[in-house]
Amino acid sequence: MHVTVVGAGQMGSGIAQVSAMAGHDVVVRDIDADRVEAGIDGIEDTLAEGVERGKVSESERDAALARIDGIVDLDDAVADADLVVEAVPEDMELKQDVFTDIESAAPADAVLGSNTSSLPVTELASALDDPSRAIGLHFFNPPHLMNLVEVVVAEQTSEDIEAFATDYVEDIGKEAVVVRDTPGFATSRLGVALGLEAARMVEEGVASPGDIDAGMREGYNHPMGPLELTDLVGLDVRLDIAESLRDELGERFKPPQILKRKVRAGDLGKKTGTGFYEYDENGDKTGPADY
Ligand SMILES: NC(=O)c1ccc[n+]([C@@H]2O[C@H](COP(=O)([O-])OP(=O)(O)OC[C@H]3O[C@@H](n4cnc5c(N)ncnc54)[C@H](O)[C@@H]3O)[C@@H](O)[C@H]2O)c1
Repeated sequence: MHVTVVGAGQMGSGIAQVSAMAGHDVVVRDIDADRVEAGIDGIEDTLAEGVERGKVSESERDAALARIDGIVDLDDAVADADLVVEAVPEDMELKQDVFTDIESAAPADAVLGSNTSSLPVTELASALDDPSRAIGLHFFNPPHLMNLVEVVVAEQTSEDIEAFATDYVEDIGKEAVVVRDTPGFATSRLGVALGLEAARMVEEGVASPGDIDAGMREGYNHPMGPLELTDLVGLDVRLDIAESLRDELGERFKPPQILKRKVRAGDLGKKTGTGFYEYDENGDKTGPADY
């Protein structure tokens, strides 16, 4: 199958890599040659690490790289595509423009996937002449390590396209969960709910962040506690999602004061060195932060 990925950033290059590793012919497209090259360089680096760690053989790496082509011209990039996945920045207007440009250049039966993590796929699809060919393919970061892809079914998505998308996800060795297009899909909605409640518990003095996280790790077998995860994702990112889920789904997603206060203070988690925990310059946790 021919897969074109539009947007060769963090996610797009990863989606290109996992598609090529599964044997598909892949084209990577971005707005200029430097960005296309940077995306392909990133794939080379990740595959080199895979070889070093013994996860990928040299011949698998070489075969995957040989299947990836970088093309800047959109018409050429999508000319043979069976599936186009857009992974451009999270902006509805931009994504709708990109989707309509792809629709007019790609074969009429090409499936149009979006890697949006939060925008309504139904609204994105509504820009198309044939919205039934659109579907959300929500990969997780980094795509080569994360097993899950949420297949987000828009109001207009046809059953054939849904079946095509789940087959593609399984074919690249990942687990598909099929989700109706609703705010936060399945994963963000549940993940954010847990993170917000954990933050409220810190605020109410129920337990320390360390004990709340240990409770979920040791008692529920979560690989990471909800506050550690909030620090990793970024408190600002979590606050934005909580506010948009509150608008859509109601007061149960009301962000706690502690989250707002920390974001206002610039304590955004691991990336700034302070969130619910403190981190050293290597990003290693050094202890709890003030709260
Ligand atoms: N980063 C994450 O953890 C993550 C996880 C899941 C989903 N997502 C979603 O994936 C999408 C991309 O995120 P990212 O983190 O890879 O962003 P990124 O900024 O790393 O990459 C975006 C790329 O799109 C390119 N681009 C912009 N306009 C373009 C156009 N018109 N045509 C082609 N390329 C264009 C940019 O040059 C850039 O290389 C977003 O919708 C985001 O919400 C991100």
